[in-house]
Parts: sequence; structure tokens; C-alpha cells
Amino acid sequence: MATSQIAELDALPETGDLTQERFRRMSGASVGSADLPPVDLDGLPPGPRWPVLVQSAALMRFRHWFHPYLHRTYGDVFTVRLVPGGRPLVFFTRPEHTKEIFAADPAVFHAGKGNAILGPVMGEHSLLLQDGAEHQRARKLLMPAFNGAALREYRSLVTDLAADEAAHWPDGVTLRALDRMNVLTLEVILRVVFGVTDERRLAAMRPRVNATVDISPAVLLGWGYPALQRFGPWRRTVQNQAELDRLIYAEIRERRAAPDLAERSDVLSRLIRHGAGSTDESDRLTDTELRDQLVTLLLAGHETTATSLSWALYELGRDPALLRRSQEAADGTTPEDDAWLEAVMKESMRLHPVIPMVVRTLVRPATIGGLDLPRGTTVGPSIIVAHQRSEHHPDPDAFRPERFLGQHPPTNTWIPFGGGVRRCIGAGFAQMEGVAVLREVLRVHDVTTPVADGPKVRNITSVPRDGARIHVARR
Ligand code: HEM
Repeated sequence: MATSQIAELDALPETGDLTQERFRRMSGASVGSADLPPVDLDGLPPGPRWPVLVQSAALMRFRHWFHPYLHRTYGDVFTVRLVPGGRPLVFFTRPEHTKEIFAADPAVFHAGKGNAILGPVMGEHSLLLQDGAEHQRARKLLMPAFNGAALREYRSLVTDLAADEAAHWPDGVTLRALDRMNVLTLEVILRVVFGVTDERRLAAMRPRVNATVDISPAVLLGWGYPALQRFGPWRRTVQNQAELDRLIYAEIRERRAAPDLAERSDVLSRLIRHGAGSTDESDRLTDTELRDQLVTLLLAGHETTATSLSWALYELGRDPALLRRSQEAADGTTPEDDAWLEAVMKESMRLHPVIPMVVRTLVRPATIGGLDLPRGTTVGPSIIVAHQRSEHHPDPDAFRPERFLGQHPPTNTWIPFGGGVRRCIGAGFAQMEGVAVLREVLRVHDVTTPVADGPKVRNITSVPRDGARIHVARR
């Protein structure tokens, strides 16, 4: 880092204690599901009898094989048992069951618990970690920054960033689409979500943000054991977070006082403006809440969108006719052109789901599909299986954007963004970004895919194993 940047960092507010305190508080909460009672396994749907460690490893590392295997072997509803203590996770794969889960009472079907391991980085106010009334309040305060009018305003900046990225690709090279899309979607988060415009601040943030999103499973697990935070990679994670927090808090404080706050259209400025005129304090987000939500949006919105985009480019590069059709749409400006590019993104998310499942934990007994389930059971639809059911997606292994053109697969059979009150708040943002990026890339480049790729697990998400290599040539 340049000396001037270090000097600038030193001048920022001292917020290291806030970070340390958060890590201390939230690390304890991330040790499994200690606050839930043991679950009586009698009467739960069938599942493998393997040791729980083997089942957990299969679910984490080999999900693309394991979900379909369980479905083939045990039918539409099955149970996997996980560490710690063999807790049951009951999978549902039929749309009518998925509907019941998404429509269920959020006071009983908690989602935040399953994400507790992310607490030290995301913070306790994170939308992903909250449940009940707190979640409802945060969702209400964040929603206006993700409605249709807001998305339309973000679009031109996303387009400019995408055009700049595409313009810098050399002619006639093979590149890893995932790497380039990760760089681009990170820039979108920093400029469109955080609203950072100062180049020196951006340069200071980029390495911190990169280190934050690059969480290894070992570091993730380490947060369950606060003592580890004094050593090696865990210590570096806390230090990195402290520096990133300092930069984010500085940005928040400066933005609150910015003379052009009223005209700014980024997500952070909207969140600060929202409720500013209200006398009710609960209508406003505090600095700590804003920090937690910004880091949540970064972690939830960056790699997910980059992965879907890289798969879309990969698939277009495998089929010259589809590529031509998509380039025509990219060259055009009609609603039909947008609809085609949107269909390409949707099909990319169907065939290559980035998130394999969504889960809810029952804090009271509940019934799904006529099945009585005890308190403490975790339930959820398998996105992998739902997207592969041939009765809803004929010829499911084929990449066919037409499935989403002028029609839509039946409700709850295409669920890349989850559903119900927890449905991805950034779904519209991701679609807007996807269309804008595809348009800018395809306007300038021909794309061919030189080698086949497949999915691999990267922490919570699934990404192309080989980075979705594409050969690009100027049109
Ligand atoms: C292709 C891109 C994306 C995919 C596949 C995706 C997928 C998901 C899924 C499956 C969930 C859980 C839903 C549930 O539990 O029912 C979720 C939640 C969430 N996503 Fe996304 N997401 C994407 C992009 C984004 C973007 C761009 C943002 C923000 C800029 C974002 C922010 C969030 C947040 C904050 C939540 C938590 C919502 C809540 O609990 O109320 N996501 N996403």
C-alpha cells in the first residue's frame, strides 16, 4: 500500500474496538446450534445411515452428486444428519412443499440461525442473521433501496463499469470468466452499493474487501473457537476486518455530512436518507447497522452474481447460434432484447445454481406436506434437485433460455433466490446487473468456450471448477 494511503488510513476514526468486540461477541454464537434442543429422529423421513461426519462432508464437498443421489435413493423427502451431534436436515424437493416452507410463519421458521457462523464478519444486525421483528424492521428499511425505481437509477453506472471492463479485454485471448466477473461485480458493490467515489478510498478498500470475501473454510470454522483468533490466518482476518471497518465507518460518517447526499443514488446514500426526516428513531439505521448491512450486501451480492454471469458467458460460448441470438439482443434496445438477456441469466441460474439449498430451523414443531416435524429440525428445499426435475424443466441438462421467454416454469420450481419473506433482497439487482453486463460484453466480443467445465464447492457457493474459461475476440 502506498505511503499516502497509510497516512490517510491513520487519519480515519479509531473503530478497532468495535471490531474486536464484535468478533468476541459473535464468535461464541457461531458454535453450531447449541441453543436448540436435541431432536427426536423417530418419524423423520429416510436418509443414509452413514456416520454424521461422512454425511456432513458429502453435503459440504460433494453436493452436486449428493443431492441427486439422495433424491434417487430416498424419494422426494429425505433426511441428512449433520455435525454437531447428528442434527437432522430434512430436504424437500416438490414445489408444493417448497411453497409451504416459503409461506410458513417466519416466527416459527427461522433463517438467521443457519447463518450464525458469518456473525463475526457480518455483525449482529445483518439482514441474513436476524429473525422475527428485527428482521422485519431491517427488511423494511432496506427494501426501498432495491425497488424498481432505484434499480433503474443504478443501471447506468453498472453499464459504465461493465463497458470499461469489456473494453480492457485483449483481443484473441482465453480468460477465466469467473475472475473477470468477480473483479467487475466487486467494483459494482463498491461504487453502486457503497457509493464510494474517491479513488484513494477505493484503492484502500479493494484489498480489504477482497480479503473479506475470500474466506477459507478453515477460517470460517475458526470463528467457532474464539481462542484461535490470536493466531495466524484468524488473527489476520480480524486485523483485515478492523481496517475495512475503519474505512467503512469513515465513508458512512462522511456520507451523512455530504452536501450532495440528497442527489446521490447509491444504496448507502439511500439508506442514510431513508427515515432521516422521521421522529421515530427505529426508522433510521445507526452507523453500526449500516456497516453490518453493507458487509452483508458485499458478501451476499458479489460472488453470487459474478458466478451466474460467468456461467452465462460459458454457455453462450458453447453454442454459436445462441451467441448470435444474444449478440443481436445486446445490439438492440427494445424490451424484447432485454427479455432475451434476462432469460439467458435465468437459465444460467437454473442449470448452475450458485446456492444449493435454502434452510429454515423450526423453533416450534410444525407440519410440512402432512409430515409432523419436531422443534429444532432444520428444513429446506434442494435448489439443485428442484432445478433438475424434468417434469418442470424438460431436457433439464440443456441450456435453453427460451424456457423463460414469454412464459415461466411453474411457481416454486425455479428458486435460485429462495422465497417468502427471506427471498433474496438483491434478486432484482442481480438481474439488472446481469443484463447490463451481458449487453456490454457481447456488444464488443465474440465468445467461444474452449474446454468443458463443471461445478465445485467454494464455501457456501458453487463456482465453475476451472473458472469458466472463455476465448474472447473483438467482433
Ligand atoms: C445471482 C445472484 C444471487 C443469488 C443466486 C442469490 C441467492 C440468494 C439466496 C438463495 C438467498 C436466501 C433466500 C432464502 O433464504 O429464501 C439470498 C438472500 C440474500 N441475498 Fe442474494 N443472491 C444473489 C444476489 C444478491 C445481490 C446482488 C445482493 C445485494 C446486493 C444480495 C443480497 C442478499 C441478502 C441481503 C439476502 C438476505 C435476505 C434476507 O434474509 O431477508 N443477493 N440470496
